[in-house]
Amino acid sequence: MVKAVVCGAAGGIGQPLSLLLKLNPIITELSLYDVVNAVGVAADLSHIPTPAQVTGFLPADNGAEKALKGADIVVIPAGVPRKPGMTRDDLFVNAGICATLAQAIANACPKAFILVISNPVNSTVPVFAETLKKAGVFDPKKLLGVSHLDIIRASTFVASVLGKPTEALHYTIPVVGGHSGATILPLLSQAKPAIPDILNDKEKRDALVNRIQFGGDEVVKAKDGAGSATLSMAQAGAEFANYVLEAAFGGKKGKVVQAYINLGADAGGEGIKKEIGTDLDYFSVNIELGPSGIEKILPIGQIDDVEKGLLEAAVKELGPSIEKGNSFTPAPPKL
Ligand SMILES: NC(=O)C1=CN([C@@H]2O[C@H](COP(=O)(O)OP(=O)(O)OC[C@H]3O[C@@H](n4cnc5c(N)ncnc54)[C@H](O)[C@@H]3O)[C@@H](O)[C@H]2O)C=CC1
Ligand SMILES: O=C([O-])CC(=O)C(=O)O
Repeated sequence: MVKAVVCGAAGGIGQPLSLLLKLNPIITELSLYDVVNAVGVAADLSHIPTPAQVTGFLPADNGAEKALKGADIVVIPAGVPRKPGMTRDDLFVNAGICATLAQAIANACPKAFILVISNPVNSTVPVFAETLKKAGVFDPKKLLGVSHLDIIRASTFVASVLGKPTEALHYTIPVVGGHSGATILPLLSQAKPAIPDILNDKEKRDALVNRIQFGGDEVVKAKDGAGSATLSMAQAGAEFANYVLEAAFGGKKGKVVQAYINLGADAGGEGIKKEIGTDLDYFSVNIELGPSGIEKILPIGQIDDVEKGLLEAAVKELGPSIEKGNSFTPAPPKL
């Protein structure tokens, strides 16, 4: 029996993500939580003949904790998206929602895998960690900031530049760092198969890096006030959740992905910090998934001079975002 919960399930990402999780045969129970319409979305999905039993919950009568009770995995796309002209940092208003949900998780399912989609991921993951630490239930191996959309974008964009089919992750390109602009560091020199035609063409390479770093802005602009990426994010979130589920409950070994994680001493991230030459406590890095979440944190490996420059820029921009999340204090509840 595997229980998954989506928090923010009635939103632009939440609905298609919930659909994709409903289609995942590993999941036997799917709870949908939102401040609006979660019951309706659940009723709709419940007519699809797959194993997951779907139930919707609203905030009344402690609905969040009821939804979360006994969850094995919680996926969180709750909170406002960007409009044109905004940076992800402008979405720090979502910190309060994240702290509230983290507290509910601490109360109802402290051992669940927590997949954070809500932006700004560079800050909301620290907000989750700090709230879970205060509640005494923080397990760095189970808290995963979802940067997987950057990975699927990198693969798709490389294939399209090279005129190759954009079939499922044909190009494997690790993307490390964070999840916004210059903090997104695609390691094109590590692409598999290798892409010498791009690496040896500065103009092509710069354009490609820029498109991967600002892929989110491309969608925000095209939607013109109607939000940001939802469908591609739902696909990325469901695929990433499936990797976690297969490693935890499907006996799948050795899956390596990137996710934005805590690198504190308890997480075993000291080696990476030395490799990057920084004391940042969060970074998106290569991880091997296993039954308890992050089985191993793997080295970033060899990068070229262009990537060394991008790494420096990423580290510089990430620091203040992490600090902002670390020092967030939720407003006291209204009496
Ligand atoms: N990590 C990533 O790569 C990406 C992250 N995002 C982020 O995901 C978030 C959601 O985006 P969309 O689905 O487009 O927004 P949306 O506005 O369509 O949906 C958000 C949902 O969250 C719900 N919500 C608000 N407060 C809540 C609470 N306290 N508890 C539970 N649910 C609550 C809303 O009712 C709404 O249904 C945004 O912050 C966006 O920036 C978006 C794309 C990619
Ligand atoms: O750009 C945004 O605001 C949403 C997002 O994180 C992405 O699409 O990568």
